[in-house]
Amino acid sequence: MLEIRDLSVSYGQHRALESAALHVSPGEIVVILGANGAGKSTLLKALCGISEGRVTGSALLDGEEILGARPDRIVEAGLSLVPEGRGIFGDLTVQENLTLGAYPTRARDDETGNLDRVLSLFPKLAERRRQTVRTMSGGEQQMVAIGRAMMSNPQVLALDEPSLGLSPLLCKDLFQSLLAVKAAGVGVLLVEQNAKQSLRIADRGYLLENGEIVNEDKADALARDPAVQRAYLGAGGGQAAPHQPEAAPRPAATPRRPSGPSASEIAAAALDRVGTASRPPAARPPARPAAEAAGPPDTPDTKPAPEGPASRLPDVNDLVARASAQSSRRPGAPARPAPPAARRDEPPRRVAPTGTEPDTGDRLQAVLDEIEAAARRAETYRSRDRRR
Ligand SMILES: Nc1ncnc2c1ncn2[C@@H]1O[C@H](COP(=O)(O)OP(=O)(O)OP(=O)(O)O)[C@@H](O)[C@H]1O
Repeated sequence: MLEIRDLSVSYGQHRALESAALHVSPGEIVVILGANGAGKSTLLKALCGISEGRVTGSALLDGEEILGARPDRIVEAGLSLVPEGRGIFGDLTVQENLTLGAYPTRARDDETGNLDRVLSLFPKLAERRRQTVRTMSGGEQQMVAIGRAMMSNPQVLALDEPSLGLSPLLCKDLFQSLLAVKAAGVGVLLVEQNAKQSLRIADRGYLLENGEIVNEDKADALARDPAVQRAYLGAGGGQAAPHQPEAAPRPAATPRRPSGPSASEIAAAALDRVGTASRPPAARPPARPAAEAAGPPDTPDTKPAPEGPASRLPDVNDLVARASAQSSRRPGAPARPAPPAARRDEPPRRVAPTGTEPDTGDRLQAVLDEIEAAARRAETYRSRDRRR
């Protein structure tokens, strides 16, 4: 059971979430509906330990306080997030992506059992186990993202706008797969703008407006509520396609950097951080080169794999190393050796999804060179202004 009480989040002076209270029981689908900027992602991020704002309140997962804990501790406690944009590794296969989800300690003891469970929950993934993820449709990729989160054996699965960018048909598949998750006894906390379909599968829902929960009810009651129909389901009583209601006027969000360090100080601090980030890790036994570790070329293979799911499980540490190598490779650039694989008993290292995070020293250095140049230009303008 997840019990959130008095959860507030501020970004500077801007209060994005105000004393939110909600709960999710095992095997229950709870949807949070709200317009753009209502605070839905803010709530999920705070819960999962990745908020950029100041977070106060309480979130108990089976009695354990998780608010303010590190994201990996929160996953260990049993809350797994499928982030907006999925965050999967396009160049890895379905099974490799799933295996990466078994990295948390709570899942390692039964990696094979979890994989069996996920593949039986999502038979489509079982058929596509060897397919490279980037060759799959958006809906299939979303299913991989959900499957991967399920590999950590969560008690509660949180999803941030999973239907974003999916066709109506794929949305239907996606929501069906959430029913499968529910049937497995997992609580689902779903942030959605697709009110029509999410209310169809949900047990209960909360309406979030301008950072405050303004209504809570059973999903069917919400779907019948005229105000909800007007705001979220179209004026025709739920027959029209869902639309985004206008957010009520709100105080302007505090600019992210209203004052503080100068541009050159920021650039210097950033360069300092890169020095740390790009420092090579302590010597470990060398991993196989990425090209060799990648195995056969990335050709889609939609045939069912002949062997059972339990056999030939890739090693999760190898995968983490390969995923890191992939995420730091420029598109089209030759494969480089993967960083050394972590040992099982080492704490998990951070892995960046493909194309989302430039974590190689040279790419960061190029960006930071630009920042430095911009800082120098800013200084020139400032001293010109001062002279005037
Ligand atoms: N890192 C941040 N710094 C400052 N303000 C932020 C930050 N993240 C979100 N906000 C502000 O907090 C408010 C809530 O944003 P949030 O992303 O939670 O909305 P949302 O309901 O998820 O919207 P959407 O459906 O468009 O994703 C917005 O006014 C947004 O501008």
